[in-house]
Order: sequence, then C-alpha cells, then structure tokens
Amino acid sequence: MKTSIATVSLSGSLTAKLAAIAEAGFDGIEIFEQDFLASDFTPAEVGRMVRDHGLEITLFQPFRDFEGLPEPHRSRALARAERKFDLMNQLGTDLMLVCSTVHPAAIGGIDRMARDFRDLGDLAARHGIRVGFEALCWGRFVNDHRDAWEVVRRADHPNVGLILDSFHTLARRIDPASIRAIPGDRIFFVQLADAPAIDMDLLYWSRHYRNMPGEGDLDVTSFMQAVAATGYAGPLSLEIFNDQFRSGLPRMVAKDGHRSLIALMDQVRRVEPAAAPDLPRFPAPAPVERIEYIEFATSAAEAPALETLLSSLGFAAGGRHVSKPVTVWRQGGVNVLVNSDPSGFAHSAYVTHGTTVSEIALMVPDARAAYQRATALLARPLVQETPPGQLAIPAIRGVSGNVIRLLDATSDLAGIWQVDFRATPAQAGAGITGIDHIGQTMAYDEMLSWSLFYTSIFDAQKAPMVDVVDPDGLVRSRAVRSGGLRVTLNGADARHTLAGRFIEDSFGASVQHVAFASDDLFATAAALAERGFATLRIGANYYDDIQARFGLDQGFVDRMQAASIMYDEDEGGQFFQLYSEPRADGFFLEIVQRQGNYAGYGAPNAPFRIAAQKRAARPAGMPRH
Ligand SMILES: O=C(O)c1ccc(O)c(O)c1
Ligand SMILES: [Mg+2]
Repeated sequence: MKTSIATVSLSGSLTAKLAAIAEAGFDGIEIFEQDFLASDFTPAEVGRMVRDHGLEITLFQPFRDFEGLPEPHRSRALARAERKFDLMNQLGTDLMLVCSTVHPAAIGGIDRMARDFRDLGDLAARHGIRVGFEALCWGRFVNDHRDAWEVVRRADHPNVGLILDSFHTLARRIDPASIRAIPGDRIFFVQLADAPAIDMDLLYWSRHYRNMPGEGDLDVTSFMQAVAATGYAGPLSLEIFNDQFRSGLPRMVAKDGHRSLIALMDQVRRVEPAAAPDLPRFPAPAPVERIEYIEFATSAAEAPALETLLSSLGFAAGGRHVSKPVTVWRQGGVNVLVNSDPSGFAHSAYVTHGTTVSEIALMVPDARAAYQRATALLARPLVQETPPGQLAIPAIRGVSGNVIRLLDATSDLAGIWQVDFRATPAQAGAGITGIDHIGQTMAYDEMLSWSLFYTSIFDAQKAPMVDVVDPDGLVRSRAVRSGGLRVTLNGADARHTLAGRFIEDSFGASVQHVAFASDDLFATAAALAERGFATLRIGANYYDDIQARFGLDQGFVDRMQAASIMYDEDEGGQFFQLYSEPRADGFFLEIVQRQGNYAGYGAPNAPFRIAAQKRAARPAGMPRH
C-alpha cells in the first residue's frame, strides 16, 4: 500500500510539511501548485528536497478549467498545460490532476471534452507525462465520477486516466458501487477524504471541512472497498482541505492521516477479503469491557486530601502495591489507585499537571492483541522495566501522554490484584458500582485526533458533536464509546471556560472529570451527604424548568432538588446526575444513574452545571474574573 498526502492538508512551510509527512511514514506527496509557487525553491530543488526525505511526488495539481473550451481559450489552455509539463519534469513527477471545469466560457459536450483530453494526452505523452481527470462535485458539466470516466473512456488515450476523490463522490451521495465497473488500470490516482455531515454549499464544505477518513461521517470504507474491487494498486492519497489542519500542528495532522489510512485499509480487508491490501497483519478491533482502574498521580503531601475525597465517596483503602507507594481504594468493583511515588512516570505526571488521573486500565478480551493493534495504528508504546515477580502490563500513551494500560481476564494479567498488589475485597460503600465515563479536556483542535485514536484502535463508535454552553464561551463535546468504555472529549478554545481554564491551570492535563455509576442515585446522594461529600448545589430555577419541560411529578422534583440531582431523558430512558464542587484547578467528580437505555451524558444540563461550578469555585462576593 503506497500512501500519500497532499501538501494542502498541513500547515507550515513546504520544508516543515515534508519533515512531518516523512516522519509520519508516508511514501509520497501530492504537490499543490500554490505550495510550490509560494516557496522560493526552484522546481529541481523541491524535487530534491522531497526525495531527500525519502518521499516521491505522486501527483502535481490542480490544473483547472481545461476541457470544453472554444477557441482561442482552448489553444491557450493547451499551451498553459505544456508549461506545467515542463515544470513537472523538473520537479520529477509524471502525473497531473486536471479537475473538471468551472470556466464561464466553457461549452461542454462530451465528445468535445474527450477530444480535448485526447489532444492533451498526445501533448503529455511527448513530455513523458500522464494526466488524470477528476470530477469536482461542483463542476459545471462534469460533477460525477461516472461522467468523468465516460470522458476518459472516449478520449481513449494511454496517457489519460481517471482520478477519483471520495469527497466528490460521497458528497453528492453517488453510490460508490458504480466505481466497480471501471477498470482499475484506467484509474490513475485515488484521493481520500472524509467530512462531517453538514448541509452546506458543496464547494465551501469541500474547501473548509474535509477531514481524515474515519474522522467524519462519510462512508469512505464503502468507497475504498469499491476502489479495491477494481484492482487499483496505485497510491492512496489524503487530500484534506480543513481550516483547522491548515493552522494545526503538522506532525499531529500527518500522523493522524497515516493512522486513518492504516485503519481504513484494515477495515476494507476485513469486509472485502479479496481486496488484500499489502498491509501487515494485525488483530481486529475489539470492544473494551470496562475500566478496571484509574490511577491518580499525586504526592505524599497531596495524597491525604485525595483520600479524604475518596472516602467521602464511599471508597475504602483496600490494599497496597507490592513495591511502590500506591494504595488501592475500592468500592463495588471500582478500583482507584493513589500513586504518591516520588519518582518514575507517575511523579513526572504529577509534577507537570498536579494531582491528576495519570493512568487508565482497560479490560479488553485480549490485552496483547489490543496492544499489537494499537502500535500497528501508531499508538506510542510505553516501555517500562518490570521488577521481577510483577506483571508486564502492556501500555500505550493516550491523551496528553497519559498511560492506557491493557488488561484481560484470560492471561496472567488477570492476576493483577494478587500479583502486583496485596488487595483485599471491596467494601459496600455508598452504592457506587462502576465508572460510567471519563471526561477528557483538550484544545479544540485535538478533538478529531483523539476521537480517531479511540475509534481506530478499539471497536468504538463516536456520537455526534454537541455544543456545551459555558457562560464564558463554547465548548465542543463528543462522546466515544467502546463497549463498557465511555469517554467524553471536550474541546475548548475559549480560555475562560471551565474547560479552557483547566487546560491552562493543569498544563493540558486531560481527565477533567470522572463519572462514577450508581444503581440508586438518591440512596448514594444520602450516603455521600453523611460522609461529608461536597455536592455541587443546583439552583431552584433549574428544577422549575425540568418540572415544566418533562412534566414531572412535583414531589419527585422536590426530592431531586433536595439532593441537587440533575435529570435528563431520551427515547431510551432516564438519566440522573450529581456533581462534586470543582477543585481549584477545575477537576471534578460526577455520579450518574442510567435507567433503561438512556444513551447520552446529560448534555442539556451542562450549561447549568457549569454555571453552578463557576459560582462554587469563586468565593462569594468576588468578581467574575
Ligand atoms: O477545491 C478545489 O478546487 C479542488 C482542487 C483539486 C482537487 O483535487 C479537489 O478535490 C478540489
Ligand atoms: Mg481532489
């Protein structure tokens, strides 16, 4: 599988782009003409720089407004093409993309366009060049790959082929199965892009909102399956016009791109085994069973405050690690580790972020298979020395460098609580029965990256993006779920939002909240009150509103108000939530109860919860900022 990415997909200078693309593992690049024109290098220098990075130029593009023109435009277009063929020879690439015309003087006509391409093919052949025709989905006459193919077929020239772009096909909802009728050797190049489902002008959507396969909502897998069925064996190239990527970190975007292509081809081979892309074998994605533990990194000085918080939640100390200053706090099958090791990974996490969730252990069907898949998908492994007699638990780095450990119940790893810990059984506590979800906060432009991380490594689904209104700005939130693992990714740009301040105050620490599960939140609330848990108070206006909105029984609403329990419902069921007051850095806890098949996270309550948290965090009488 030869992978490639268009230079337009990344930010920065051409030099910075090349370095990021090579480092991410791509084989080639599409050079966008503007990128070349904007640089100060000669074409030969650019060609050399690309090859010095171990890359090849897979495509030069775009050549616009060529076909279907009357004279004198037609001759001028051919002369313009010839100049570009010379340039391409100096760059060292032999394939040019011609996108379908939007020229106001163009008159169309399929045989006229085919004749234009035949003449262009003759000219290209004299320069050792091939040209590929791509249907832009907003093209004046050709806006469908089936029509572009008909032009290419009628041009009937060995130097003229078809270029497919998943965005143009899928944005117009053209059935990708129609690609299966095209001979693979007539497809000169394939461009891949996904996009979020937004109803808007096609050109604007394409130029600003494309994203990596798997990051959006288009069925890029079906598209790629159809391409694979034709026998096409050329490069798979990402062409991602995206405002965020254009200003983002080129290394992150390039790595995400490569990850997306590996995940896509893996998916294709699993649904279409005959396609057999040349991609090393690695295990299929599996769902996560549950979070087996979360670990807080802290210090000896701060550990007592954290442990007081845990006991107010009904957790009890349930043992120690065999060799490290790590205690296990347990309740109803939930394990929370408190690590005050003054050295090692947890300590550096503490030094960077303050007391923070530094590690999450996931129970999966096969931990070593999950690890193999994760690293094949470019997850960063965490390699640590294991003291004799302890388990070597596979680990990768997750959001903001946190550790994700992988455990299973079918190998030696099942013995973690006996081998690595001296752990005692859990106490009854306050009715907490599990970890419902964790909330990870990040800069907005990392959200796509981390959602792709989870959905490519695990068998996971992403929920639609929701807007969360903070009194000081908007926070975007998206939930990703894999079996028993639920993660909400919260992206903040606005600095004064609760999420934005958390990023600043904790230097990008990622887990801003942990939501525990209870089977009876009213009983849990009473138990917490007894134990001195600082519940976030929710005001009367909120309860008036939900009473009216959901038509709830007044006595029931009164009980919720007395316990500061928030409420939501969907077609599947009901949802109850209760929050802690936020810590000074913005970290907080939540306890939830799901009834029936409620699928959400209480997003409609978020604005009121955030406002209450901001009031609680600010001493009375203090100004807002
Ligand atoms: O937006 C454009 O003009 C444009 C140009 C070249 C492409 O390959 C494409 O998909 C879009
Ligand atoms: Mg394209």
